Amino acid sequence: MVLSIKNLRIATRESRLAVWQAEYVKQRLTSVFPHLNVELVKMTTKGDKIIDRSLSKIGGKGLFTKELENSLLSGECDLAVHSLKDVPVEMQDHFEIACIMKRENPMDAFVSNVYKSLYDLPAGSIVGTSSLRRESQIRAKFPNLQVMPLRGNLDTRIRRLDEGMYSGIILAAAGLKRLGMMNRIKSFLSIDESLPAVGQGALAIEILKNKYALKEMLSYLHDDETSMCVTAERLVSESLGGSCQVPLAAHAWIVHDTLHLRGLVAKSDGSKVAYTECEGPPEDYKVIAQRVSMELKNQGAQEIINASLGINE
Ligand SMILES: NCc1[nH]cc(CCC(=O)O)c1CC(=O)O
Repeated sequence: MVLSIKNLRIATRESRLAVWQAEYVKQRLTSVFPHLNVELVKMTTKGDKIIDRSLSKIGGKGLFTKELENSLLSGECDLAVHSLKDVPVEMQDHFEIACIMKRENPMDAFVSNVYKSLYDLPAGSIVGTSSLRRESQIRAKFPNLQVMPLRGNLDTRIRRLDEGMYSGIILAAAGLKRLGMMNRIKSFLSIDESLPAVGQGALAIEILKNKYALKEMLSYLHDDETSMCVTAERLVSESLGGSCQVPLAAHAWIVHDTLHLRGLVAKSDGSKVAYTECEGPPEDYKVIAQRVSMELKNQGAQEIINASLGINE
């Protein structure tokens, strides 16, 4: 059945990172299925067009995914490659995530031309990030620093740093690694300093439902451990109504056959933090996610989220 598929069109955003990721999927697919003819179809999303506001202020779901999904619906493309972090936890009925690939480094990274880490920054220094999650965690740990908005794709953000507007900026290590810019990283933020975003570092391949042959083909690129971890993270987000408008973080990892899941909800000024960690056998990832969600709710996470949604309206 799989061999009956001869041509595939991959929907991707146009940014250098997105194209790298789509090319990577193409390369992985053609190494397993050498007869395949794979073509990239590049498109711009709403999230790429609006770069003068933070994602939390633009609002709406699927800012980086909707146009790609439309190309699946119209039949123009067969699969869409996304950073899982950009895929809303609640998906429309027509679509499914057919495959989650092995995760790249999930941490946040500190990038600066002068300083080694957030600890080295003099009081009042300006740190660039537009993510409420990063902002609230930095404010909680480093109340003397100023956090200022920084939007745009990876290259744009690095350029803004080089123009001298920020003492340092925070970016996902995975994106920098993929684009060969690891040398720009001065240090990694530990999960105590900045708990990563739900799904950070993982790639997801989205297709229309009921495409059995295509799904079977993509199963060769699927990574079970990553899938259990990121699914646990996404369940926490779903249970708390997470989105770009909410300073929520959840991160899971597996060591010695134990899945650890940590969740955090913070006020964007860093003042109040609900925070917990649970662990168990990896196959119990759903139960572990439920326990983390419950505990966060017990610590008042829902109130913090509702308040932050109110502020951003
Ligand atoms: N927010 C945009 C975005 N979406 C995915 C990544 C990085 C790659 C990944 O997490 O897989 C980034 C850049 C960043 O947050 O610095």
